[in-house]
Amino acid sequence: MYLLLQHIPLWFMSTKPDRRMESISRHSLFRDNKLFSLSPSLSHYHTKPWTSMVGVAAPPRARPEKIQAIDLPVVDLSRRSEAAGRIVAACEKYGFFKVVNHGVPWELVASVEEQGLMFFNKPSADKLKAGPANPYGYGSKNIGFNGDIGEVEYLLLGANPNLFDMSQRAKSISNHDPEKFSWAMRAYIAALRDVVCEILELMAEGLTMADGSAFSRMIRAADDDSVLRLNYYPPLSSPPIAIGRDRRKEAVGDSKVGFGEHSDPQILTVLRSNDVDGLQISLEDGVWIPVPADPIALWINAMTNGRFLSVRHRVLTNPNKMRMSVAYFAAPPLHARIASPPELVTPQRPALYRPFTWAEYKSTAYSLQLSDTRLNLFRMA
Ligand SMILES: C=C1C[C@]23C[C@@]1(O)CC[C@H]2[C@@]12CC[C@H](O)[C@@](C)(C(=O)O1)[C@H]2[C@@H]3C(=O)O
Ligand SMILES: O=C(O)CCC(=O)C(=O)O
Ligand SMILES: [Fe+2]
Repeated sequence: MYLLLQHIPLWFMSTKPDRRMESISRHSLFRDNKLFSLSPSLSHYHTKPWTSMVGVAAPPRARPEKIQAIDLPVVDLSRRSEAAGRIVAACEKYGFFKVVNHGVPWELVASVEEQGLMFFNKPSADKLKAGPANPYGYGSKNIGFNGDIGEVEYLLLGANPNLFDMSQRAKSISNHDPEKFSWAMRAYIAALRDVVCEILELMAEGLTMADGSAFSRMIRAADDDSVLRLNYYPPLSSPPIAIGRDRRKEAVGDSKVGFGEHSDPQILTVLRSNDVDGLQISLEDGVWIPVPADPIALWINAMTNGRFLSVRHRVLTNPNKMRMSVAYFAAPPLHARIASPPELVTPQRPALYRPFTWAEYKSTAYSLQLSDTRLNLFRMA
């Protein structure tokens, strides 16, 4: 299993400029670094077409795109003495890493996969009974509320049992055995929350923070706003269609874009998939790094006040095989105040972003498109 700890631009703001800010792409006039990503979270780009900003037509040229294979960092949670240092190093370099020996029982992982597949294999009319995703429920092709489209079906579920009634929701998801569905999801969420908190505590340790539970406490709060997402990418049923310059739905080689380029807004994302590739991260504009599928690992992506990178990612569909992923997005309570930890703010490295609440940041994220940047909107003058 891979833990994909995605970025939550919450806590650490660093003054280190994001490499991506230095390049101006066809689609983005500027990009900012993630505030707080610890791991391979996604970065934020400002992606309004430059034509809309300068009022002239862009020359019709293809977006240069390179695929580059690299060895991504691996953190072995059973080797505690080195885990904190490895997490910080991975977050500083990539904002993304793989976690092995995470302790989530395989039976639990298999049961979530089985329940997910049972749902996605149902006839379309049955699946629609679990929708729309507003914000929770079943969605197909439409991602979010602002016109993003991908070759993906998904289930969005609340991960806080105090705020989301999984048993009730399961009745519209599984006509076969709703109790089995809700048990599997609840148990998996509980296990992943423990992994997330362990990683956040190791991060705090690696950053030599005085309060080692400063991050994990937000996720353990009774009113945390975490989310579980099941994504299903069907194999290609028709040849990929390149849709002009509309990057919200485009074809790449023999694949279609399942989930377009974006960064996750939460503190940390933990991602596990079946053994079908498709996930890619971007560390540099136009360069995509494939993340090899590993069903027994977890991928993590997270963020901090600019000290750690926030990884942008996307998913391409596999022409022949279906991919299914399960992402746990660890988020604080809506009222939680997000600010740089004092340890990370110095005269040499002042806070880059003004403090904000998770509610404020989340509603900004949800008012934008998938690939839009958000963090610049919170930047100090
Ligand atoms: C286009 C969007 C979909 C998204 C909300 C947003 O406006 C921008 C962030 C997107 C994202 C990415 C990570 C998670 O999958 C997600 C649930 C989230 O919290 O932010 C999705 C949102 C979504 O699919 O509704
Ligand atoms: O399906 C995947 O592998 C990644 C999905 C993702 O990025 C997301 O749900 O935010
Ligand atoms: Fe994501």
